[in-house]
Amino acid sequence: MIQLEGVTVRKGDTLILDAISVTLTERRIGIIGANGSGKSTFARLLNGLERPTTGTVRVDGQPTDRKSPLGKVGFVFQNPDNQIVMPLVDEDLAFGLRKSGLSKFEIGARVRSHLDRFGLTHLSERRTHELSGGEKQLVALIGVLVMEPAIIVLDEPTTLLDLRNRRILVSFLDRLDQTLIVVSHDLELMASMDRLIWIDERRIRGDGDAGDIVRAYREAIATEPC
Ligand SMILES: Nc1ncnc2c1ncn2[C@@H]1O[C@H](COP(=O)(O)OP(=O)(O)OP(=O)(O)O)[C@@H](O)[C@H]1O
Repeated sequence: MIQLEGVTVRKGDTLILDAISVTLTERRIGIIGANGSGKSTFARLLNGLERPTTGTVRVDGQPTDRKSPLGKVGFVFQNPDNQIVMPLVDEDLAFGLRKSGLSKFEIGARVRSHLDRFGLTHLSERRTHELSGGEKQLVALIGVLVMEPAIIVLDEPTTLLDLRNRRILVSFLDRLDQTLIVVSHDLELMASMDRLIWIDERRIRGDGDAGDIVRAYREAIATEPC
């Protein structure tokens, strides 16, 4: 469970999130909203990448200003190039586990089992810089999965993908057991979530059934002056 209480984020004189209080317990939660509304900042609060200026963020009861909850929450960046650091796919997937206490053999086995599970074994010896955008996005996601976090936050996971790779990624997400928190402008994906939160101008404007929130969001955009 993730709880935000009275969370405000301010950078200098700019207020980025204003008095956000919300408890997240559903398995698949979407976050929508206009460009610059504060979605990525909200997502980054959930694993401690961003600290609240005021208020608290707790993961399973523990504030994210302590070290331990961070391992519980994996974060998949919008741009996989920000996440992929090693020249070969299998080396990259092993990279995050090097301080896990697992042996080299155990790390290799874990990486292979995650690649097998998602039918991506053929990528294991590929050079990461030669992968397509979609392949990179999947490798970045597997790089988080091998760490076995209980919660995964994905920031715009389908933005760089063509329709086929989008379908692959969505079916990939469907097969995950973890709690997922997905920031996206992809309203079809968002409508399939268990709960949807709409962030507008730094505050939560809508929160509830995904279909209802997508409809309200579409209506608001259709009637706003350009
Ligand atoms: N370090 C910073 N200093 C000043 N303003 C910032 C800083 N970081 C973010 N912002 C501003 O805060 C606002 C919210 O940013 P955020 O990235 O959370 O938006 P977003 O909803 O994810 O947008 P998008 O859909 O475009 O990715 C934006 O106006 C952004 O310019």
